[in-house]
Amino acid sequence: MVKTYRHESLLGFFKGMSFPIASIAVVNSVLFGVYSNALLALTATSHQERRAQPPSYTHVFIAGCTGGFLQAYCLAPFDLIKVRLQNQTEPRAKPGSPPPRYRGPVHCAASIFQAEGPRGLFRGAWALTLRDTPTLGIYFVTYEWLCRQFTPDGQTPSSGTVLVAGGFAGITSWVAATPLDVIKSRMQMAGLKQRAYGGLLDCMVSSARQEGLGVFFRGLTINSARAFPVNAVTFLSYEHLLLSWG
Ligand SMILES: C[N+](C)(C)CCCC[C@H](N)C(=O)O
Repeated sequence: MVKTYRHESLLGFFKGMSFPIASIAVVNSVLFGVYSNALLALTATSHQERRAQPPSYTHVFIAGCTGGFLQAYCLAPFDLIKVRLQNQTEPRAKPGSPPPRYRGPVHCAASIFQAEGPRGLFRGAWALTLRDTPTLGIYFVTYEWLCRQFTPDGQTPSSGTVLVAGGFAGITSWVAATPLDVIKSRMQMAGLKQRAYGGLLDCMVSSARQEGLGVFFRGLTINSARAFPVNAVTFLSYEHLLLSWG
């Protein structure tokens, strides 16, 4: 934090923010929309009926994985741009210094498109899909399980329960997702650094050889601190919107 602040001032902490904000609405509607429709198809019960007839954890897991799989493709190009911009650590342009490689998200997308073609925008998408498919299954199972622990049978969970269950669901799924998250980000950066990995497995093996197994948990603490409030609010919004619009 101190280094980022010294080097890039407060603005350094907001690097690559506009694209995630634009994408988060789309990505979360795909995730939660697919999840709840998959659950509807699997259990033939609506969201409201599910309180009286709770779905099995297997169904929750399958629906979560389906949502995770489909949202990964919407997320891939946005996530790539975020990673590329966050890794650009030059200080704010001073007169006379060379301009940064990417001037912003749109310029970043256009440069990747020009240099690497349309497929370039999906660099690391496979790793992202592998990261998100099972871990979003875990996400919804953890949320459902925690809600059921603190809610009497047949009742709607309280806002407090939803916040806590959502927060822990976020942390649990990030714990499971971090090893592949590290690999995914490295593969997304590889196109830029001309550092070619022979694929996902090669990236895993060479990262572990060079930096030890700890590399697979890099960033987990800060990510968990972020995940708790973010996912608490995400689930609270989801539950409230379904109650008021369902
Ligand atoms: C599956 N994985 C752990 C990657 C994300 C799960 C939580 C998703 C949420 N939008 C967030 O950003 O925290």
